[in-house]
Amino acid sequence: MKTTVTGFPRIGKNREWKKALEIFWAGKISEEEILQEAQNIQQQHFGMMKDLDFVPIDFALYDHMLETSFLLGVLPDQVQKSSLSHLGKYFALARGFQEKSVDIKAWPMKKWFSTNYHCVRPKISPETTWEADLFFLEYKSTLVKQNPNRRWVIPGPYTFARLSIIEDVPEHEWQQKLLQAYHNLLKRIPGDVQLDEPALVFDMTNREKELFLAFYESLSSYGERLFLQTYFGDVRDIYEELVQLPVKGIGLDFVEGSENLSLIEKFGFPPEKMLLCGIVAGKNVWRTNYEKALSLLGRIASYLPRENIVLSSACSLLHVPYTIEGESFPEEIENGVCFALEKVEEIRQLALLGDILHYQDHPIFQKNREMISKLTARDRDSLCLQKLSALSEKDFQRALPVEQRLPLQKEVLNLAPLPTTTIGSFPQTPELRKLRKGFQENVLSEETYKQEIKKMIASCIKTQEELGIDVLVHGEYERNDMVEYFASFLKGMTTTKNGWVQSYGSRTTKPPLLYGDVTRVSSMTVEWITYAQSLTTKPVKAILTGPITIINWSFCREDISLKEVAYQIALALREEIEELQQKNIRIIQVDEAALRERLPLRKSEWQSYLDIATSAFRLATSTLLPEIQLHTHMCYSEFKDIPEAIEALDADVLTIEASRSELDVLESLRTYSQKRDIGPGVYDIHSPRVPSAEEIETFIQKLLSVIPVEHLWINPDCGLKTRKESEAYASLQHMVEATQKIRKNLFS
Ligand SMILES: Nc1nc2c(c(=O)[nH]1)N[C@@H](CNc1ccc(C(=O)N[C@@H](CCC(=O)N[C@@H](CCC(=O)N[C@@H](CCC(=O)O)C(=O)O)C(=O)O)C(=O)O)cc1)CN2
Ligand code: MET
Ligand SMILES: [Zn+2]
Repeated sequence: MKTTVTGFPRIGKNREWKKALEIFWAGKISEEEILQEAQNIQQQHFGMMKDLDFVPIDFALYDHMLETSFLLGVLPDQVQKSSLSHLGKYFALARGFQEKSVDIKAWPMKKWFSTNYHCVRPKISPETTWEADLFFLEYKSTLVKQNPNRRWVIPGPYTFARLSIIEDVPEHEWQQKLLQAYHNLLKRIPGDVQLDEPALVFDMTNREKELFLAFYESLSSYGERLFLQTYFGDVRDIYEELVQLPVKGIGLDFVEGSENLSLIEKFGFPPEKMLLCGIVAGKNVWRTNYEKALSLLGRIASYLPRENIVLSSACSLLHVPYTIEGESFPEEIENGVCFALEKVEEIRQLALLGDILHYQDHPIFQKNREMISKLTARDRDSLCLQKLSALSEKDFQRALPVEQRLPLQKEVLNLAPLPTTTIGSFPQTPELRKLRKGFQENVLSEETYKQEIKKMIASCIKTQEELGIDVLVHGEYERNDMVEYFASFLKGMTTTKNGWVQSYGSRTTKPPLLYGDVTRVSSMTVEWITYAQSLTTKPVKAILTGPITIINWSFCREDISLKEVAYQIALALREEIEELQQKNIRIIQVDEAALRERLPLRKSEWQSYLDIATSAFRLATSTLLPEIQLHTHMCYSEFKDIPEAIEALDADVLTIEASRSELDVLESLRTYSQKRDIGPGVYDIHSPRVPSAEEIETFIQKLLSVIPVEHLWINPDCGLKTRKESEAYASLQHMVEATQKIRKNLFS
């Protein structure tokens, strides 16, 4: 059997691409140099995939949706006509651009299905030029020249349309133009092309099915070189039509796609087509169980000739780090972890075993069985299990309802109307990162490290007071990341040294591994937050990361239920929250940034997930006294379709991302804000662009047309950690100015 992977990481084994991008943006290297670096990285990737029969070319300078927009000509007139260079335009749409006469807002981002990767959302509008930017075709062609067994990877038209924002263009018009753009592009790309269509794993209506089929029937003249790739689930709504489409091959996910095997067994698979058979997980890092994988493969192989089966990863390996080389894991999971390079090796081994009749006797198979049996025989923490089984309904409910809590809180806090706050983190400067590195590498003593962090906290408090912000934060300087930091204190979780995964653009995280029963061993945030509160009479809000976010931004064990893991974390957080409460902290924020992200793609699975997610949140927070204010923060969250779940969190104040997305998000929060407080972000922190006070004022006015003034908070749309200090302070200053102006108009 032949081998490939669906996609590969892009950030560089040692984050070379991240670093190159950042020095390019700082103006320290030229366009030629950054493009040369792209080629170098791609060559390194070919080297890492050299043992595979076919390799994907899915590199993107910033994001694959954005890159495809340039290839298709889905570009706003303003940008295309600007005097910026090709790369200048590209990064302007990625990050925003502001200079004298040109002011380009970044396109919004959206979570790529249920992952922590953010893709750019292209905008299709009457201003779209539909003129492809061939520069990007050329740069990509230079990447692929040297490799004959490669296929280009781009999002297919159905998924592209589904993730785009389409404004004021009649349906038939954008559909026809988009299709024409794909025609033009496919004509220009030589050789095989993989069209990624993960949107097929959502529930599909008949109209959506028709649209999808019409797209592909129209592309039939390229069918000989097209692979239609799906992942993140199964294709139950479209399988029969899908496999009959005029394409060379189809990619299916057999890890998350629970129904894909039975679809093949029920409807067969056209034997003349290739099946890209995703059997090694791409979203998780646990070693593949060869016995299970090979038995699945055996069942598939009775439907089509072996030479048409290409073993692959279930989805792109973009979502896992490069390699476990140089890492050390706790004994329980030693030998149980595979990152991208190890997964490539797994795929090769499975292909080898898959071609042997008595694979059970092969040493590779036996070694795998041994490692898997060790991985599945993990010890349980009996105390933790006892606590879980002792839970009752009252553990999930605060003492008073929100209508009675908010007035009590307002009395204690005595805040101005339209209170201003931030989401938690302040800029993480190069000096701070150096400091942390010094501490980790034992160059700095714990005492010096803590002193330095406290200096930063003190200066952060002072800055916020000077800016006139009402509810302060300590700045999260002690945290490298909002999940990794907590993981480093929790038993049952472990962190990696170099396990970087791209989150968006040049931004990366090191997802921890959640492998055992989780318990709190010591307090995690109390020292920093109480120190910050000791410096000011204004309330300092304590910030913690919630259970679902800890889970979704980690590589989570799969041997126990989501509910059990979530409740374990909730209990650990609850201990922390109780301690903060005892130390007279008056506001506590539990971030559930990933609540929406983890929502299952199929609606039939929503309710049971949301019950778990919201119960875990309440379990963590229910012992708060009524007068202690509970905040939660979420980003990239389209709440329109899950209003009951947001309500079920029973938070007092909700701060959300809203500034890049349009006002329909707010409309959906009209009901929520009748009873609870809400702070829809008034500007976009993911862009270095500094919004003017007038711009923010206008946005707040819009908010006031939907949200009662007594329930509205004013804040940025997410944490400030990725911004430079100058950008963050200038924006906050404008935010406070705008608020003060509105207060004056309303109340004097
Ligand atoms: N896990 C997670 N997911 C999330 C978010 C989040 O905050 N966390 N936010 C949303 C948006 N995503 C984001 C993801 C990452 C970053 C981010 O800022 N990442 C940093 C890395 C953060 C980090 O862990 N930094 C470490 C390590 C820093 C480092 O690179 N150190 C240098 C040395 C330092 C130096 O000399 O400058 C090195 O090891 O080479 C630290 O600060 O300690 C980056 O890519 O630059 C921001 C937003 C959604 N998903
Ligand atoms: N408290 C966190 C911060 O301010 C929340 C971020 S959500 C991605 O960075
Ligand atoms: Zn956020």
